[in-house]
Amino acid sequence: MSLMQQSLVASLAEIVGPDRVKTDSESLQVFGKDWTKAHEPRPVAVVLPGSTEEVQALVRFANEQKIALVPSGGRTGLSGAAVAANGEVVVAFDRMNKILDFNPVDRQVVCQPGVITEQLQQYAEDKGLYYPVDFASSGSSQLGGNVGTNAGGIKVIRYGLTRDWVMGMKVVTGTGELLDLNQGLVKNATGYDLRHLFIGSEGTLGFIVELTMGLATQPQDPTVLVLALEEMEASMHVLQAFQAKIEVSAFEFFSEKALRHVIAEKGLARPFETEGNFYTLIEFENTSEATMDAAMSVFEHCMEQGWVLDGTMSQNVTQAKALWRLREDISETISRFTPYKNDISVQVSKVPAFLKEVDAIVTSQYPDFEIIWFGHIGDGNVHLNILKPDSLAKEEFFRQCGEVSYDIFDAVKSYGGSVSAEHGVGLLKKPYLHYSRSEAEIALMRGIKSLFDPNNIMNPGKIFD
Ligand SMILES: O=C(O)CC[C@@H](O)C(=O)O
Ligand SMILES: [Zn+2]
Repeated sequence: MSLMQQSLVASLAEIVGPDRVKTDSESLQVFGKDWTKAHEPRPVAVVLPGSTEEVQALVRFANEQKIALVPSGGRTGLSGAAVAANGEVVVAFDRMNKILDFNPVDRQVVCQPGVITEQLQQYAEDKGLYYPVDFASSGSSQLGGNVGTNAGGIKVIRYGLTRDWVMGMKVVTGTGELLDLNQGLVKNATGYDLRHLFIGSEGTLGFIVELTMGLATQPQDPTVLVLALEEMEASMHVLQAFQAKIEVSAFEFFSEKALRHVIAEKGLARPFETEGNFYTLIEFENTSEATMDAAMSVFEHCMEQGWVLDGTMSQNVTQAKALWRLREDISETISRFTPYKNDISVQVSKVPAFLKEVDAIVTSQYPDFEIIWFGHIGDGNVHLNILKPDSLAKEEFFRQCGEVSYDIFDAVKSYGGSVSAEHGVGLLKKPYLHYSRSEAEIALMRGIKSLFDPNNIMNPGKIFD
């Protein structure tokens, strides 16, 4: 360790305590990255503050010394927003993981940012309520990170995004100032809602140090249908048919290729014998006999129309969970292929035409790569993963995929879509931000950042340079 590093570590230790500064190579590796595989982690140190005051002191110190700070939660991000690849100090919230307060009248829970998503879900359940934002990484993702990327997941069609559940927020800005935003209010018409600027800001404006999250009523008997389709486009007819008759709480899709990987890797059973090219997974609440009858008659209608080849419906919670795994386990299953990820969205009505166009681009441009489609098709959000062949070096694979991204994002732009629906921009989508945001918007975003973080110490180089 150089003398400069030694003095930095000593100063950090004065703020958070010597045991809470880590410089061993394993910690630097673990805390310096998220689930993206494109960047080599290279932080100078990792600190684990235990209080808001310590976070403020860290920010003040970083301003004095012009040191870059990278906020780190559960590190399950998929765009590199929590990657520290340039000698930054990682500020990890693992110790600030307490649920501080609950109010049954307001149906709100006050949480520290390091609370794990599943911890909040379980807490809500114990109180007879429900935290509805859910995704495969909920067992390790932290609320601070979820808010930083405005995480979406599998229930957005019914319950919205993380943004919709943030009722209040305390933040330490890039200058070390503590702001108490919206204080759990349902109605608050007092000018700009700064809370919403922090949601999705990927740690570029400051640190979230406390969150007040809203809770919902528990769902009744969530029931899952998995349907096989020949054509991806048919899923939109199916969506419309179901939404006309019942309220769906999830509408997901995945390809036969994705299903094969999951079944093989996780040792799961096929949902039924018939093979489709694509599958939709629909969830609804079985609130009454009438709802169940409606679901069955829509299913029959879809079969008659030829949109659906076959299907199955869960009869109990265990079956529902087993069907969910076919969709939820895809991302983890394909991670060993070093996938190149796209997380793109368009308005739901434009999905069929958009998918056709993008599918034509990738099948012609990636003749030798395996292409895996899945995602939250009911939200207009699809995940397009390109799998790396064993024989190709990672750098070359990412380079080739990066080239084709320009064509994919031209299509995204022409449909008025987004180059990142729910994973964020981070480092991975930074070169493509202008496909979804205008020069004027990006200039305003830069201006906002410089107000909150004039010395550019907060996660520099993420979202834009
Ligand atoms: O790995 C992906 O591309 C998507 C991960 C996640 O957003 C999902 O929907 O499973
Ligand atoms: Zn997703």
